[in-house]
Amino acid sequence: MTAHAYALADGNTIPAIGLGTYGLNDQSGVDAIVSAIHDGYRLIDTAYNYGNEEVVAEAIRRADVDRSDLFVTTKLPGRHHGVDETLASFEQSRKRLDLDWVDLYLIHWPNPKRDRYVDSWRSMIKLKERGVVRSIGVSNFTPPMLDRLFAETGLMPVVNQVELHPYFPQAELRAYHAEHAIRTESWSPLAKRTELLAEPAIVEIAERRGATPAQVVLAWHLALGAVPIPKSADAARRRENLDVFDLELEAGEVEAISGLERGRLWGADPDMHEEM
Ligand SMILES: NC(=O)C1=CN([C@@H]2O[C@H](COP(=O)(O)OP(=O)(O)OC[C@H]3O[C@@H](n4cnc5c(N)ncnc54)[C@H](OP(=O)(O)O)[C@@H]3O)[C@@H](O)[C@H]2O)C=CC1
Ligand SMILES: O=C(O)C(=O)[C@@H](O)[C@H](O)C(=O)CO
Repeated sequence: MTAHAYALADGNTIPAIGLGTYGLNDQSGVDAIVSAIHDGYRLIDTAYNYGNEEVVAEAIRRADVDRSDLFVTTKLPGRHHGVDETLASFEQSRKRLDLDWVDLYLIHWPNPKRDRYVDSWRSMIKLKERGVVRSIGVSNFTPPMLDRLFAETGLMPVVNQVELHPYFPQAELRAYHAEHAIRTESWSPLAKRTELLAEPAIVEIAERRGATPAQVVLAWHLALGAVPIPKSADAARRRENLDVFDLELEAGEVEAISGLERGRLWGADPDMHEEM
């Protein structure tokens, strides 16, 4: 059986799969996240920019599970890059989340033209030292950006959350992560339910294994050692997405799925895309 959690380089533990929450808002969002937690999701992925940190907070209160059993991630928006701005932004996120600590805090996008992500990283190191953040990482960073963080601060992120799905398997970036003890987290792991789930290569494996196409794609992420964070507003699909640990793909199946590579879903090249 595939591991249900991984050790991070800083000694903390991250669940092997999580719940994406982009678009889970209002009361229906609260209900969805509560039911996800009751069904066994432990990693909840939000961001300042999703505008739903209070929705996540309400769901955590209502789910009534031990706080230390949950792994809550939020992210610093581009417009708050900078030493003081990062500390202030984090405090707003923490208050909205109504938490004593956040398990994983990520720089959402590097915004290289602004060039202030190293300042933010220094503040994130301070937040970790203060204990209000357990693990610090980044999202959408390239190897040269990661090298720079390490060269200027002496500390590597323990997670890089990046676009990753069978259309964009990111082999080179994952190899870099493996060399530097960075855990890969996969955003849009189902490629936002485009035609991916109807790809013959995936449907064929699903039929042979008695699984759904989404389960096959999520098992592929697990086989790569990446942490997928699928989002679903539907309870049955959320349960389906969590029920993947018994589906261990063979090397040939992993290879066939990786063979669907064709590129990014949209223009989210971190060297070019600036998101505030
Ligand atoms: N760091 C970053 O820059 C980014 C981070 N993210 C994070 O990643 C998360 C996931 O990415 P997201 O873009 O939402 O895309 P996903 O790849 O998770 O796809 C979500 C879509 O797939 C559908 N879906 C979910 N499960 C199934 C299933 N079992 N069968 C069929 N369809 C299914 C959902 O529909 P339905 O809801 O109707 O089930 C929804 O339309 C986000 O919510 C966010 O937390 C996303 C983008 C960028
Ligand atoms: O969802 C996120 O975390 C983002 O960073 C957004 O860029 C998101 O992918 C989006 O808005 C896509 O249109």
